[in-house]
Amino acid sequence: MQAVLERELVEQQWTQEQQEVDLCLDVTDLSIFYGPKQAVKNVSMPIKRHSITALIGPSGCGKSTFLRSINRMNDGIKGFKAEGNILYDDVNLLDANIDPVALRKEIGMVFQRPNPFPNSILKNVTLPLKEHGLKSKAKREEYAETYLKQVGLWDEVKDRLHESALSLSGGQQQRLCIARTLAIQPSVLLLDEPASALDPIATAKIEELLLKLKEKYTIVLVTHNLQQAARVADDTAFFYQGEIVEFSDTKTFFQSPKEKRSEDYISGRFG
Ligand SMILES: Nc1ncnc2c1ncn2[C@@H]1O[C@H](COP(=O)(O)OP(=O)(O)OP(=O)(O)O)[C@@H](O)[C@H]1O
Repeated sequence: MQAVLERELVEQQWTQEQQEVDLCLDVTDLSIFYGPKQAVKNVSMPIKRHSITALIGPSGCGKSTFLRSINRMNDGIKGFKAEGNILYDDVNLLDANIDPVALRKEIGMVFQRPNPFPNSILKNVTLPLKEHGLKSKAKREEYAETYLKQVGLWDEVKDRLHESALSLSGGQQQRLCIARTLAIQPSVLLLDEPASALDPIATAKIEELLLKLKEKYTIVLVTHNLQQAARVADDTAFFYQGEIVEFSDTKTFFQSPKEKRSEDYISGRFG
């Protein structure tokens, strides 16, 4: 009897703790298929608001597929099918009536290779503002300055705003792409290996930026760089063959993983 009561108490406390966590995205039972191939298998993941969640795991384990399903970037792929729930403010983002264009304003994405528009540095940030209905040019330029400052690029580019964005270094281009994404005022940022094409100094700047941005945004980050996950993420999810092997706070994951496969992956024994 005593044991039953104790177990009930523990369960109650656990439920209370779960309820107290402020979730931005609550993924439950997500399965994703490309035709007959199942790339993501019954994945559940609570993604906390104003936190960085890192998705790690060997190549082909489903990290990008999972990430891209959050803002419905995979929708156009032939044979693609997603089942389960991705709750965002109690709305299932997988519902057929969700408008993917409106969704992508709320949940922005930055890709592996910096891909600025072949326009001026300034226009890379003012164009999305214009597309989203900001009519005043002066206001657009004012906002552009704010976003360029947010990504720590303003001082580096303020005297060359009308030069081509392609004249910037890779790291600067990637921070410009982040500024461009911020300009559409999302709440969530999805980043698919944003620093994998950058040198260590540019990578450090991106990591510093992510730590600053999480005060305002919720960040989900795919990375192959385990040290990067350990440095910046609050929570870490380890994917393997479409499943989540382990999800926990980053410190616990790297210092005392519960699963043998996590331990092997962290210590470089596979993947
Ligand atoms: N467009 C597609 N059509 C068919 N299969 C796909 C498609 N994109 C991905 N896949 C398959 O889905 C599985 C998961 O791929 P995904 O790109 O999500 O893995 P990943 O963990 O992000 O890999 P990487 O680290 O190499 O980017 C893989 O087996 C891959 O071959």
